[in-house]
Amino acid sequence: MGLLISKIWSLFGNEEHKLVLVGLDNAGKTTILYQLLLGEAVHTRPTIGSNVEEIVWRNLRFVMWDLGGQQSLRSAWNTYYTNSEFVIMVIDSTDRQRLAISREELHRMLTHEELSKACLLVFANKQDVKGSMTAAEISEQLALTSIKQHPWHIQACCALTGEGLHLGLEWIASRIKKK
Ligand SMILES: Nc1nc2c(ncn2[C@@H]2O[C@H](COP(=O)(O)OP(=O)(O)OP(=O)(O)O)[C@@H](O)[C@H]2O)c(=O)[nH]1
Ligand SMILES: [Mg+2]
Repeated sequence: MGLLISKIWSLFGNEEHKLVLVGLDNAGKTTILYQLLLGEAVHTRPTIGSNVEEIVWRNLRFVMWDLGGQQSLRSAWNTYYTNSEFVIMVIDSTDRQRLAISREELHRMLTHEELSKACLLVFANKQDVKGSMTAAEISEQLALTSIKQHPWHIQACCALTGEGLHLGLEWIASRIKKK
């Protein structure tokens, strides 16, 4: 009965889904959050702590937490994991040098107990920059195929124009439907 009620509830779009946006500093997390919320690229400053916004898309309600990515802030990411259904890792596709750090952070966070049921979406951001890495290249460098415990998907995007962001949300919606 409880399950039925929660299904009906979700049909009316009243169910909230918690998402956390993570990734190294300068990846474009805050730009993505506000592009999704406002439909435009805002000027950002490095996030200290977090931003949180409610994003309604189709009949889904997302509570999106955008976390600061600077090295000193990453140890606090785990304080946001409780009840997170989705982890969105944002990669700066121009930042070849630091992709190994992203890989380490990603695989470490996925071992966290509170994320054991979370799905992973990787945004390969800044695709507008010439010479940026492709989603396939990033997927390989991040060793995404080695992730067996979490459904995952990688999506190329450009947060400045919003291109690709809704395709990422489509994947998230498809995972929610499967639940
Ligand atoms: N060319 C280009 N620049 C982008 C894109 N997305 C974000 N940026 C720029 O990248 C810089 C950092 O963006 P933020 O959104 O502040 O990055 P962040 O991941 O929130 O960084 P922290 O808050 O420090 O963790 C800004 O100058 C953005 O305008 C993109 O798709 N293409
Ligand atoms: Mg930020």
